[in-house]
Amino acid sequence: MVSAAARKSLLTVRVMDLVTPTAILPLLLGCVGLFSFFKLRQRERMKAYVQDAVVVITGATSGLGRECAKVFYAAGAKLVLCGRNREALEELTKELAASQATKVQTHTPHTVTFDLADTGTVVAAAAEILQRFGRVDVLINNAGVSYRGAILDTALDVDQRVMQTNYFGPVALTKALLPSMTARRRGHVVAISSVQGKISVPFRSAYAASKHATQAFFDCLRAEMEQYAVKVTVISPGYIHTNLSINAVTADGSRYGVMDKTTAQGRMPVEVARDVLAAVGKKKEDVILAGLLPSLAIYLRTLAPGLFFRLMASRARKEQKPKHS
Ligand SMILES: NC(=O)C1=CN([C@@H]2O[C@H](COP(=O)(O)OP(=O)(O)OC[C@H]3O[C@@H](n4cnc5c(N)ncnc54)[C@H](OP(=O)(O)O)[C@@H]3O)[C@@H](O)[C@H]2O)C=CC1
Ligand SMILES: CCCCCCCCCCCCCCCC(=O)OCC(=O)COP(=O)(O)O
Repeated sequence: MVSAAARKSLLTVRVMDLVTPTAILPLLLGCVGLFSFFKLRQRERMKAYVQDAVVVITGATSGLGRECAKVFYAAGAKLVLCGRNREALEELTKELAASQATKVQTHTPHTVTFDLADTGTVVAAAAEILQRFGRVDVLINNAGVSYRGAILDTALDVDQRVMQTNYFGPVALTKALLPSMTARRRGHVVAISSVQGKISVPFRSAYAASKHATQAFFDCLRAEMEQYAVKVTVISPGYIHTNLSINAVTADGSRYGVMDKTTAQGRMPVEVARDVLAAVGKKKEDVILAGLLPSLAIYLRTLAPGLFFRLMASRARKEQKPKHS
């Protein structure tokens, strides 16, 4: 004698036997199809966003900025390449023109030279860009300088120089271009910050301070620009294999001139540039492009600040320059 409950469960098993193999495959295929469709649509939208867009890149003469120039050029952007070194910008322009043709229509870049530490030249450069193109679709504030030194040894004018290049310069350029964006209710401002905009490590005071200020300013800007449909993206990379450490300023204002091991072992700038293009295309708000340890350090700073500070103090003791040991 089979009970009613047993009969019911037997029936359920038989029905499941029939339904499972026949329904799961189409369901799975449907999901994959839907996922592929959305991915494809997102890629098309990303392409359209950059194609023919006027994209201003600061610090295009070297490292990440140079690679950003290459990936945005290949994506069909109308580039405005900025830096202090005119020859380096012209050389890059030639290199881009000679690069292999992509499927999209490319445009000959325009170059503008100015020093971010000289606000007058920054404002003049913004006016020149607007006069020539009438608009800026994407501004990538990439240029920057790092620093190595102990606070006790560092002259105030070194702090001011780093702050001027990494913070006040980009702020001045952004402010000069912003009204043209709000008027069109269109535009995108990108700030290349650093993991050091989220955590501070010893002997990087001026650099970390400038990047924390960058994060704060552009976070405020994002909120204020929402009503004008102007997007703001802050990107915080970890170490990248560039000339950043070589070009860093030291406590007395001289050039550090050394390729640090951490920099040499950093990510390839072309990979980071591709991530920057993707972040812009996806209109991301805040992106951390770093490995596990720096990412964990960011969480540790928020969740267990005491422990983080002890770790940094121990690091400072170990790295202490002989002068103050
Ligand atoms: N490399 C790394 O490990 C990391 C870098 N970053 C950030 O990435 C950005 C790019 O740096 P990266 O490519 O690594 O370093 P590089 O030293 O290779 O490039 C720095 C660029 O900034 C420009 N620049 C520096 N000072 C000025 C100035 N006063 N006025 C105008 N342009 C200036 C330089 O142009 P020129 O000297 O020719 O005028 C150069 O093109 C920086 O903001 C940096 O903080 C963030 C995280 C990690
Ligand atoms: C739960 C376990 C957590 C373990 C956390 C341990 C803390 C380890 C400290 C890691 C510090 C990472 C610093 C990363 C710095 C960085 O990526 O900076 C990027 C730059 O901008 C590089 O500039 P620089 O001039 O300093 O070369």
